[in-house]
Amino acid sequence: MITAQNITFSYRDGQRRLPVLQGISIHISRGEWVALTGANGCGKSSLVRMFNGLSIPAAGSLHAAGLDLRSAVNRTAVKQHIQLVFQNPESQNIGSTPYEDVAFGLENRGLPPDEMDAQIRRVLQQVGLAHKWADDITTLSGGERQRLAVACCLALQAEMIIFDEATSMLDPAGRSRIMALARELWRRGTTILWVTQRPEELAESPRVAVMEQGTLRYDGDPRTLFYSSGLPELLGWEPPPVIRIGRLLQSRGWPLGLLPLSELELEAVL
Ligand SMILES: Nc1ncnc2c1ncn2[C@@H]1O[C@H](COP(=O)(O)OP(=O)(O)OP(=O)(O)O)[C@@H](O)[C@H]1O
Repeated sequence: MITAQNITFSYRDGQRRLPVLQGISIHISRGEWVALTGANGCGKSSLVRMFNGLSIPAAGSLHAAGLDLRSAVNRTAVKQHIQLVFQNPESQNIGSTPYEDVAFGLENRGLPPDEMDAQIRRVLQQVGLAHKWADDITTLSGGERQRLAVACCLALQAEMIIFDEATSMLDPAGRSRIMALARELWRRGTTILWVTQRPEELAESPRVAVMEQGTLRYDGDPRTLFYSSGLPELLGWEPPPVIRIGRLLQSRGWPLGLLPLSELELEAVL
């Protein structure tokens, strides 16, 4: 789905170049769930914006959904396949009602009006916003706006959705709801790139990529990350409680068949 090889990227400030990404290589296959993490300002958003054509690597090669993103035409085309849900819900809704917002993305698809109408209603239903279809968009809560952004991705039948800290401004209930929607889409085959700062979300992901100052520091499974990479200590993370207990048991020489990542796994080893 994504193949990035040795990509670099800088912002410009007048004559000054601000290097942000240095030699990042990553491959994400179709159908994967990958969590991407790293400290504020390490370059996560700069990287994922490239994946749906919003910016261009200064060097290296980048293919997404089979398209070479060095081409401007492909950077436009890739948005039909890969969608981004941003951190700030207010920055991504463009219609004045939820119905209009979803319709906007479908406008260039050339669908007959009744088919388009059915599709809009279906995706609003799917994210639990059918009853708010005609509401003034500014009256929606942050969580509802994020669900609306997911509805837009669903309408476009995106093959991959990148959630760029999409739940960081939501309350726990809103966060769970977006996570549940993302998991459901993943189960049905959508590739998910889940950008997060929350260690418990890393523990629940099959694969975790960790960035540090514009480089990819770790790319692998969460068990190795939390129990033997030494990175959480190095980066000053507070591991989730289950992992703290698992590490304590490990350090006391408990014979753990499985290093637990979840409450269920912890229960199984005790
Ligand atoms: N448009 C811009 N112009 C100049 N510098 C920028 C721009 N956008 C981001 N930066 C800088 O690039 C670096 C990487 O930013 P980026 O937003 O990619 O990091 P991030 O890991 O997503 O951070 P966060 O977790 O805070 O969202 C930061 O130092 C940031 O200040």
